[in-house]
Order: sequence, then C-alpha cells, then structure tokens
Amino acid sequence: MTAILSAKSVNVYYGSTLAVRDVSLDIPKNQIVAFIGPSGCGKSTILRCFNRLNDLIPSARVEGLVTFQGSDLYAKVMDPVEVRRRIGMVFQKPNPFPKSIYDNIAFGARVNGYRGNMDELVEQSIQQAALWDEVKDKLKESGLSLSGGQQQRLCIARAIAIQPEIILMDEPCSALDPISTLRIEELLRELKERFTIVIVTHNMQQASRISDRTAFFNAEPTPKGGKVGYLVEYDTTDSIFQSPREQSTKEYVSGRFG
Ligand SMILES: Nc1ncnc2c1ncn2[C@@H]1O[C@H](COP(=O)(O)OP(=O)(O)OP(=O)(O)O)[C@@H](O)[C@H]1O
Repeated sequence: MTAILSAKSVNVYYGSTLAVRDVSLDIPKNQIVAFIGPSGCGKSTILRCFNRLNDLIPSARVEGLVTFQGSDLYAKVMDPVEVRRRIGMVFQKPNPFPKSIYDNIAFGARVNGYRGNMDELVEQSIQQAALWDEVKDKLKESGLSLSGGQQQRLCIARAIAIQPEIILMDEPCSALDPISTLRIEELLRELKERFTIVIVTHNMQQASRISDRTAFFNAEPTPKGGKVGYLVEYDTTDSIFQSPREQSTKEYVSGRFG
C-alpha cells in the first residue's frame, strides 16, 4: 500500500487544551478513507491537519509529523498555499462564490495560474462532478441559483479544476437531501480513480457504502473535566463494520452511542 498522506503521533491543541492526541494513520493513494465517530472527537481537526487549514486558526497548534508523498507537510520550505492547491477541501455547507457557474470554476484556476483552454477546463471539471447536463445551458447564471446538491457538486467541480491530488471532505452531504447525497456518493466512487479522498461523515451507512478504509475516533474525559479525542481503530471498512477489534467501535457502528 502506498501512503500518499500520513500522520505520525499527531497531537492538536487549541490554546493550551489538547483536543486530539496521538493520531497515527496512513491514507492510501486512490482510496476513500472515512473518519467516523461521535461529535467533538476531533475528526475535522485531524482532517484540517492534512492541508494545513489549522494554520488559519490562531489558537491551533499541531505536534507530530504529517507527511504528504513522504515530505513533511509542515516543513519551512512547504508553501501552505501550494499545499492547499494539491490537497483540496470541500466543506459541509456548499459555499459557491457569488459568481457565475463558469467563474466558480475559472476563478480558482486563474488564481493558480492556469494557462490552458479555460472553456475546456470548465466543461471537464463540471462533467467530472456529474453536473454538466444540469448547467451547460446556464453557465452565466449565479452559482447561488443552483439547488443545495447542485451547489455541492459545483464546489466539487471547483476543487477538481485546480487539479489536486487529494480531496478532503468535511461532511459534504450533511446539508443535502437523500437523492443529492446518493448522487455525491456515486460521484465519489468515480473520482477515486483519479483522486484520493478523505471524508468525515456522521452517516455510518455512507461510510460503509463508499469507503475502502474507516477510522473510528472517540473522545475520553480528561482529569480537568474536558475531553480529548483519539483514534480508536483504523482498518478496512469491512473489518470496522463487521469485525471490529474494539468494543467501543462495535457499539458505535451498531448505533449504540454517538
Ligand atoms: N477553532 C476551535 N477553537 C477551539 N476549540 C476547537 C476549535 N475547533 C474545534 N475545537 C475543539 O476541538 C475538539 C474537536 O473538535 P472537532 O470539530 O475536530 O470534532 P469533530 O469530531 O469533527 O466534531 P463534529 O462531528 O461535531 O464536527 C472539540 O472539543 C472542539 O470543541
């Protein structure tokens, strides 16, 4: 297995509070990895470590080693903007720019110095996000005029257009209806041919439907009365759902807590 991303003994603090402790895991190339676990156990915090988005939270501090294709993601020579170009992110709430559908795609590409044929890039990216037939006749209309599910596919198209190697997704379907959710799930299965995907989801059926590997996080109380997140178990999705090693994983995936 070739790990494209890897975390080794990662701790994340917000101010002086340790939010997630000692996370080590490898993300294999061209697979879908799901992060599951109860609220507040640090799934989004760890996801943000993978493209240095925590850098933008002043109180956040990351300890340990995160590597991307074997190189330290936090090394001084790494440009965080370039890191985020190569490791894209799609958020929970669809957040198209208040611009035309066309410009939602073209804007980021232009900023990143894309010099090829823009019309082609826009069409290809929207095609890959399985949105083309719905928008091809209205590329000049605002991205905000689309439905929530379409907006999320537009955001995926925008992420793809920058040609990242990895796409991180933080609960990308939680604001969507079941049909839009299934469309996105189908899309993710196609996208993994070309990209590596790490997805945070509260929806266990979704994790079991789409992911190759699953990481189960949990949180435990600290002596000071707070709680700290940690990685309980990380394995193939079949193992996590059908024969987990840990009792807490078994209880969580069978819906007994969380
Ligand atoms: N910007 C922040 N500033 C301070 N504390 C934060 C910040 N973001 C997250 N935390 C804290 O870090 C811990 C982990 O939060 P995180 O959002 O990563 O968990 P999560 O598992 O993704 O939760 P959810 O499933 O509810 O999204 C929580 O205790 C949370 O309060």
